[in-house]
Amino acid sequence: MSPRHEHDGDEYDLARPAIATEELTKQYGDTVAVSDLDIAISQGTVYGFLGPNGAGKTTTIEMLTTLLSPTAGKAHVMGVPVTNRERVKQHIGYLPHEPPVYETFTAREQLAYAADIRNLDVSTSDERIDQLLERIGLLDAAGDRIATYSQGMRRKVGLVQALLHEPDVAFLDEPTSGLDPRASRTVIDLVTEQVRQGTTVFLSSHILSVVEELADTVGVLYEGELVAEDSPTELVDRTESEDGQGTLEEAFLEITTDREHV
Ligand SMILES: Nc1ncnc2c1ncn2[C@@H]1O[C@H](COP(=O)(O)OP(=O)(O)OP(=O)(O)O)[C@@H](O)[C@H]1O
Repeated sequence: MSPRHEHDGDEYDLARPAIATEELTKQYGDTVAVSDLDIAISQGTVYGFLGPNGAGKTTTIEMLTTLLSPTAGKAHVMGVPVTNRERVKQHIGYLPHEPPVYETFTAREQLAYAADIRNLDVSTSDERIDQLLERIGLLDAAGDRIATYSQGMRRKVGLVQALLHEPDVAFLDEPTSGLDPRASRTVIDLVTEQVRQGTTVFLSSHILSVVEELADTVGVLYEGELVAEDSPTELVDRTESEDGQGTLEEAFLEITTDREHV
């Protein structure tokens, strides 16, 4: 029998994918934003989701996080269909493009509020909030109002909010955008640590060096279709490079340029 994972009463077979979609499709009027998407992401791995602007990444994430209803097809997160919003929400954390924070709250108030919504135990969550704030270099500013924060500081609060409850699956949209190199490194290390502890990460980013470092598998979306999916190494190896030292950026450019000429 394969091992099982338990979370808020949902028992889950560890051999099953954390995220699985079948012909997942979203149409806005005549625009097909996501078309027949089939993905299966193993638990405890990082899936790098790439694509040019307008490829359909945010639409996909919003369907997987239950914020948007698919037009057709199916999607499951930790075995729960995305049509079951309340149960999916128990398994996930989400850092969207614009982190949902209250300007008038301090970071500590915002995170305590997020912990309360999640019904986390106050004493353990206060401790975890402080640990994460320290880790991410925000402890000194934790008592200041978010209205006074820079974009990078808001991103950090959003990231802590997404990881606070140790979700089974974390959807991270540009977790390092706007962060200085040291802060980016801290975020990469924090994400790596969460994955080691079993979290599955769905990572969408245009910062390809970060994706290359973190992702076990990379999927490239182009005009709503998954046009490539492989490990970063395999994708890079496929790219012709004169010096034989390809990068994920080169691979991405080649994959998406090829498409423009099809
Ligand atoms: N609410 C909406 N109504 C109509 N069309 C939309 C809506 N949201 C997105 N679209 C369209 O769906 C397509 C996919 O958009 P989406 O935001 O998912 O792309 P993306 O890959 O996240 O882009 P980016 O990298 O720029 O954030 C685009 O053609 C976009 O114009």
